[in-house]
Amino acid sequence: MQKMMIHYNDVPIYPIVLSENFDALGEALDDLMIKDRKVCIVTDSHVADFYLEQVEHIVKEHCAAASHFIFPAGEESKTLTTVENLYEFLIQNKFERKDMLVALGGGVVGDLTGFTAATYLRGIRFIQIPTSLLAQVDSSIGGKTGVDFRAYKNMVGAFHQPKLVYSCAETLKTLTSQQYISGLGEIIKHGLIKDAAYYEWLKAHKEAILARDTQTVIDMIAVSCHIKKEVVENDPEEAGERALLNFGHTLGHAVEKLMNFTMLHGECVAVGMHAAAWLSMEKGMLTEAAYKDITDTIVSFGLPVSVKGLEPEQIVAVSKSDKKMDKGRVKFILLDPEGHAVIDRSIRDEQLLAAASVIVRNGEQS
Ligand SMILES: NC(=O)c1ccc[n+]([C@@H]2O[C@H](COP(=O)([O-])OP(=O)(O)OC[C@H]3O[C@@H](n4cnc5c(N)ncnc54)[C@H](O)[C@@H]3O)[C@@H](O)[C@H]2O)c1
Ligand SMILES: O=C(O)C(=O)C[C@@H](O)[C@H](O)[C@H](O)COP(=O)(O)O
Ligand SMILES: [Zn+2]
Repeated sequence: MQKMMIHYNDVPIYPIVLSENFDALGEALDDLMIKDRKVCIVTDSHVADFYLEQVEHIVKEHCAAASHFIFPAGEESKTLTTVENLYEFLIQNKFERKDMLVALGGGVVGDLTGFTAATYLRGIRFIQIPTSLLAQVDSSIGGKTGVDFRAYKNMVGAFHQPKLVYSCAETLKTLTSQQYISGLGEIIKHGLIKDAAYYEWLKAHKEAILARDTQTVIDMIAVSCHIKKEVVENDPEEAGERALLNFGHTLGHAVEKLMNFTMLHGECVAVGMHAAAWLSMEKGMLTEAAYKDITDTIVSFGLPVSVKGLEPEQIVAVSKSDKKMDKGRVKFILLDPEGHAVIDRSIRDEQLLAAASVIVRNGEQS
């Protein structure tokens, strides 16, 4: 078991526990003093089948009463409607301000549960038990919570920090290959934005990573959590540096929305990272060899670098309706060079369109 602590202004805020199983969950719950409190486990229809019984059994032994709320799996559920249904459940079951929510699942469960916790009764406690690779290395850490609103990704949300992040590596074994690989999109992002040596390590350990070798996966999760932890500690509410975690997301979020969530988040981030790497090369920050290495690496991990059936103009239009605009300009994250990301506010519309054109595939081209 490994444990790291998130600090804000040198004050310890919450632990991130990386464990192979759920054996230490009870002890971690005891630290939250919930013996006389109600807990609601929020999860989705897939994760419930695998882990709800086991987790609810543990939670029940460490609080006054445990209940659960299950919603249909998938990004389509990350809406205010699901949040309203959860509010209703909490009201019907008389949840009070000192009671607690548990987000058991992937990034969708974590974002939605965190947002409900941030707003129900003006804010109650919640913890994250991330079960997807993406959630264990990225979404469970840092307190970004929210839902999609109409045509806009993550448009409604709040910063609300969990009281605990408890990752159980064993849960990754039941992830589909596509979901596991989607998580690798954010992991490659971590290397590219902050740590060139980690990026090289990922390439060198590709076979073991894809085979989900337990120790390799645990080591990888620990490094990625560490990178995310450092960024969010320095800039909890994205006043500056935290925007670097948005590498690949400016166009990636637009693709995700335009593809109606038929592509996974990490896949769209991979496509967006391709566009951003190309733009970095165009701006002279990345060599052509480095750009090619990045696209080859993304592909070698089984992730896409392009999409079919979209027009570059659509991608640009949707990315400009994202919340990351700053005085009418897109806040774009570039590599200067690989392993070091920068924020660029000078990208012109024609450059954005050229970058979007690079990721649009026509005919048989891959
Ligand atoms: N808040 C943040 O900082 C942050 C960071 C990155 C991504 N996100 C958000 O996270 C979401 C993507 O997260 P995700 O990829 O985890 O998606 P997800 O929550 O939809 O989970 C992916 C799928 O895997 C299933 N699943 C999860 N754990 C499983 C397990 N152990 N075994 C079997 N099936 C399992 C889920 O039921 C779902 O069908 C997006 O909405 C994205 O915007 C948020
Ligand atoms: O934690 C962050 O900050 C991130 O940007 C992590 C991203 O991987 C994540 O997808 C996040 O939800 C995107 O944030 P958004 O503010 O662009 O919606
Ligand atoms: Zn992301």
